[in-house]
Amino acid sequence: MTTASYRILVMGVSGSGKSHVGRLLARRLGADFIDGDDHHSAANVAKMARSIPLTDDDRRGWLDTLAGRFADYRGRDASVVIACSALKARYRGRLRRGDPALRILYLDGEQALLRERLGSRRGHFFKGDAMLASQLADLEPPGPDEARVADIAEAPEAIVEAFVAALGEEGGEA
Ligand SMILES: Nc1ncnc2c1ncn2[C@@H]1O[C@H](COP(=O)(O)OP(=O)(O)O)[C@@H](O)[C@H]1O
Ligand SMILES: O=C(O)[C@H](O)[C@@H](O)[C@H](O)[C@H](O)COP(=O)(O)O
Repeated sequence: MTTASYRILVMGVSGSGKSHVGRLLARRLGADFIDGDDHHSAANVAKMARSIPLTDDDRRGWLDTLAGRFADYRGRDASVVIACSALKARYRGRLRRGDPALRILYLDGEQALLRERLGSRRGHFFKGDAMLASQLADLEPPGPDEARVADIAEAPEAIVEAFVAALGEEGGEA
C-alpha cells in the first residue's frame, strides 16, 4: 500500500483565512503546518507594522525560505501545508520550484468581508485598509488550472472538506 503525501500552499490576501484554514487543513490531513508569517525577517515585520507594503525585493528571501521548506518535505515524502500570501504568479513559481505535485488552495473573498475579518483580529503586525488595498492591487489570482478556489464566505470546515474531497479524487504523490 502506498500512502499519499502532500505539499499544499494556502494563499490569499491578508485576512482571507490562510492561517486558520491552513491549520485546519493540516490537522485534517495529519500534515505539518507552517505559517509563512512566522518566517518574515524582522525588517519585513517592522515595515508592515508601519503600514508600508512589502516590495518584490522584500519578499524574495522570504519566499525562498518557504520554497526550501516545501522542497525539504518533498524530499522526505512528507506532508506539509504552508500558509503564504503568494500574491503574484511568479511568487508561486518561486515557491513551487518546478514541483508539479504542489497543490494550491486559493482563498478568495469580497473586500468588505476581508476588512471585517482583519478588524476582528488583534495583536497582529499587519495593519489597516491601505495595506489590504495594496495586497489586492498586487494580487494575481490563480486560475482553475493553477489552484482550487474557495469562497471565504463559506465555513472553514466546509472549505477544508471540499479541498480534501478534491485531493482524494486526484490522488497524491505516492
Ligand atoms: N472561512 C471563515 N469564516 C469565518 N471566519 C474566518 C474564516 N477564515 C478565517 N476566519 C477568521 O478571520 C480572521 C482572519 O483569518 P486569518 O487566518 O488570520 O487570515 P490570514 O492568515 O489570511 O491573514 C481570523 O479571526 C479567523 O479566525
Ligand atoms: O507578502 C506580503 O505582503 C505579506 O506577507 C503579506 O501578504 C502577509 O499577508 C503578511 O504576512 C500579513 O500577514 P497575514 O497574511 O496573516 O495577514
